[in-house]
Amino acid sequence: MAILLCTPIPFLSLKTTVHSSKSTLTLILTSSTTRLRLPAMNLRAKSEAVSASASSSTSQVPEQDASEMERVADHTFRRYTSKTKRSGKGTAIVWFRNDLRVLDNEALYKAWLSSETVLPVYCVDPRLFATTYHFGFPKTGALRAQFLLECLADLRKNLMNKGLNLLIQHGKPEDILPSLAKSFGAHTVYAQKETCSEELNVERLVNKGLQQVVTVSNYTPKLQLIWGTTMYHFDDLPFDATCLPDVYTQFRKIVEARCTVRACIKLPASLGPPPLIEDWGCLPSLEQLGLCSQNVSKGMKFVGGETAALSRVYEYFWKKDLLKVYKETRNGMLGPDYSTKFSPWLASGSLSPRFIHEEVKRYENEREANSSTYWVLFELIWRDYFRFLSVKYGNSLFHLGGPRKVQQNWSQDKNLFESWSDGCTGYPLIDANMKELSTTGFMSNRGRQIVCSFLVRDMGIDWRMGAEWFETCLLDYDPCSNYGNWTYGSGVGNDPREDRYFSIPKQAQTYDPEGEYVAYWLPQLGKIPKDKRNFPGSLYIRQVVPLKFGNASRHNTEDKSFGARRANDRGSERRWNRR
Ligand SMILES: Cc1cc2nc3c(=O)[nH]c(=O)nc-3n(C[C@H](O)[C@H](O)[C@H](O)COP(=O)(O)OP(=O)(O)OC[C@H]3O[C@@H](n4cnc5c(N)ncnc54)[C@H](O)[C@@H]3O)c2cc1C
Ligand SMILES: Nc1ncnc2c1ncn2[C@@H]1O[C@H](COP(=O)(O)OP(=O)(O)OP(=O)(O)O)[C@@H](O)[C@H]1O
Repeated sequence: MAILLCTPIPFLSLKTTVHSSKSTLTLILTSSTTRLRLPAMNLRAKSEAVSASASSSTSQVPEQDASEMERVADHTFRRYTSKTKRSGKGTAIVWFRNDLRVLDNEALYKAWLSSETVLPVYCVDPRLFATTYHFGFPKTGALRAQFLLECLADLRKNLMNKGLNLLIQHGKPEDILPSLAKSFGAHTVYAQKETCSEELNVERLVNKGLQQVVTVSNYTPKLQLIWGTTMYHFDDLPFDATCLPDVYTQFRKIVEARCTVRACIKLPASLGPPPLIEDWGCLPSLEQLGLCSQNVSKGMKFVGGETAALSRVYEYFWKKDLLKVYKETRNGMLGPDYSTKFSPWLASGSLSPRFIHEEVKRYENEREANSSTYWVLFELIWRDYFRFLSVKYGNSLFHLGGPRKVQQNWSQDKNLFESWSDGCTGYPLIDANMKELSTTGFMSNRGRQIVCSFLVRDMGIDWRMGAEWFETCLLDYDPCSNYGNWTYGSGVGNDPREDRYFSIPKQAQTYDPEGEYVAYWLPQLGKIPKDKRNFPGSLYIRQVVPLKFGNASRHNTEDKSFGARRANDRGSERRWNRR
């Protein structure tokens, strides 16, 4: 038996301080759903419908209270329970990384199957709380750290419900796992495979550490890495990663035609017995991670953990019946319901993309199938694509010139950058989005594309500064999706046809015609006429740079391709913007 030491750190209280008015939300939701059924609804009505669900107070995502969430999760876990028998021997370790879930967790399943006892471990790695690579921002901001702690507390609870527990250890996995493997005589450490160099490096070090271990039964434990982040399994791709198509549509068409999404893995009701451990360790507080706690004062407050993730799927698909209108609403910016909001749970692995796939199929069978139900899968294929691209392009995804090694002069002007990151550029649409990001850890896909274009095209700032700022702030930060989208947005991505300038006047007119979004985040604009909110002139702060193509008075400016076109740049393909 190993006695594990732990600094006496209290568990974080997960009681949320968020107050959302349920009756208001339900009422609004009913009216929005009614509106959204109208087939020829114009964009303004759509944006009103979805933005109506955002009140000026904070909205918890998902909206359900804790007991409702528990009920949804229990019910879901029951549907995914199997009667499989295990036949393994000894102890196996599950090293949890970005797969903080029980449902459809293949590493956990394999560890259980191959052993008599499973030891689930999470290492609170200090490197995750250091700084970003080039510009020294916090590697994990307070909001994501809080979300992570909630995920871990919930994972522990769900493992305990299955007869196990979660050992929380503070330190580097390469120091902790070999020592645990030795103490427990584990034959294998199972973990989810990662693809970016920081994580690959840790995998290498863990592997090296394990190779130096000899257990009492004269056995050297192995590291078994299991693919688990994507909807389509890496091994099912009909091409080698090095031959991955450079154009998303080509990739999507091939996988849709030639691959099937694997079924979710089912686990037995009990995964016990757990190993004998006296102290399973405590979660750190934010202060112990070197961070100050940050309350979400406005906008969306996401609840971390698999229980909340399963509840959000239930809420968005089944309770609110929003899946069938997703494609019409997905370009919104205000409130929880214009899009799924699955990304924070997907990034932490509290939610399996294969589970979402199965729920979409179930919805299509039981309710209806239309372009909206398909479109959620279409977007998840983008997520897969960026993950697979990271295998193909390695570190070039993080380099200034990107996968195509584009040579371009970039500025690193600190003042300009800070006006962007603080939301003080003088452009309400930029400032509102940046304030939402720093207040909540979330920004819509529409907003992300606009602020990215503004930073790199209008300000000419090194795109990596923007990407690293997103790395700090986003609850859903994922290296592949983040750096993948930033390289696309800044024109250094692998697909040259995706180069696009986002005109702020045009975006504002299309996606925030009444200035509701900007007035929500910049309340001083609420006092001025709706049609002026995005173009307030002297009623708002000074613009720090002019727009590259057109200024605020040109409301109808068409989006322009950025800069001089390259010879191989086929400008008619404009998918990145459309999505
Ligand atoms: C500059 C920039 C940076 C981004 N950084 C991240 C990031 O770090 N992590 C992240 O998960 N997403 C990132 N995205 C993609 C996208 O903005 C978010 O996934 C989306 O806004 C999350 O909201 P949602 O879950 O409601 O999405 P929905 O519209 O409901 O889409 C469903 C799911 O599809 C996936 N998805 C949708 N769009 C994309 C996309 N463009 N790329 C990859 N996956 C997508 C997400 O997993 C999302 O949860 C970034 C986009 C841009 C333009
Ligand atoms: N998970 C991750 N999150 C953020 N950045 C990452 C992640 N994994 C890798 N990186 C980035 O990858 C880059 C690796 O840089 P490094 O200097 O180690 O190698 P390199 O010079 O790119 O190596 P090479 O030239 O051999 O590819 C860094 O910018 C690092 O931040």
